[in-house]
Amino acid sequence: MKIAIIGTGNLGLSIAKGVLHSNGATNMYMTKRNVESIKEFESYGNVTVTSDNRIAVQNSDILIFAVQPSHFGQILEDIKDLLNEKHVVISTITGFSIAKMESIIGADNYIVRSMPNTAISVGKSMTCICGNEKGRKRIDLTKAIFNRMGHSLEIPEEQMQAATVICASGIAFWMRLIRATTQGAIQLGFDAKEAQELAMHTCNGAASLLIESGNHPEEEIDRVTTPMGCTIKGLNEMEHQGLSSSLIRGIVASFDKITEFKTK
Ligand SMILES: NC(=O)C1=CN([C@@H]2O[C@H](COP(=O)(O)OP(=O)(O)OC[C@H]3O[C@@H](n4cnc5c(N)ncnc54)[C@H](OP(=O)(O)O)[C@@H]3O)[C@@H](O)[C@H]2O)C=CC1
Ligand SMILES: O=C(O)[C@@H]1CCC=N1
Repeated sequence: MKIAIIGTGNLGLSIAKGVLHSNGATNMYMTKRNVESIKEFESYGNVTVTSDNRIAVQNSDILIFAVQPSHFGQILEDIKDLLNEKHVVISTITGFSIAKMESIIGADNYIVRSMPNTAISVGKSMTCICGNEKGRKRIDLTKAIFNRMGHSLEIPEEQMQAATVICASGIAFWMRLIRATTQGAIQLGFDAKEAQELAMHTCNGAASLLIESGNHPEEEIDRVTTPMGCTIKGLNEMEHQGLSSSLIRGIVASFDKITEFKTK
């Protein structure tokens, strides 16, 4: 598998690390305009770092674009003449539709949109994917690539905006919840390092419980909330303070922000 990461920034670097940790590529190109910050990756024998997207495209089959939305159109223009039957064009670009991509490079390309998150660097991404008519013939290949770095789900393109919020921005939402729990633990007497250790492993346990059991969260909550106990006291106080409502409102606000920059 010859992979190019076009735009090796926050997400692109996480994907590159995930590819390396999962041995997902025989050869990988990593590009950005200023390559200084990723030069170290050339120490991996099968990695080439370059600022030249065209060279990366010519020498790769799987093209994963992870640039900012405002840069993507021009980058596609710059490389479109190089695209051929061997290429799968995978975009992680928020709010950049398949139709918009087709208007630049044409519909006769294998186009896939993928929405991973930064946990991909440790093989734990939740990645949502969709494709154009030709791209749907490469969905299984795309799932195989991202399943080496976590879990993937094919969804209709109409749901990609919501998937961005839940799965990609979602990493930041869950990190804030872990941080808040950590701050609670510090208030109760743990030092910061231990407090975070308690918070993140408990979070990992809760998620693993649901993934392994297939149970509903409230089913698991009922197993913890002893009648008249401390858990239900805390849980109800959090809801009196608007915990669930504030999370839902934040998720919707995040979704609306994408709508805002999509229409620009
Ligand atoms: N961060 C996340 O968790 C997620 C991000 N996304 C999406 O991924 C995309 C990237 O986001 P993020 O990683 O946060 O942004 P960053 O700004 O961190 O990364 C974008 C990278 O693109 C590079 N770049 C800019 N222009 C070019 C160019 N012409 N050729 C090659 N590389 C270029 C920049 O480096 P330089 O300036 O050196 O060129 C930069 O490192 C966005 O569209 C975002 O919506 C999707 C899911 C999750
Ligand atoms: O915040 C953003 O716009 C990008 C998309 C999801 C995560 N980062």
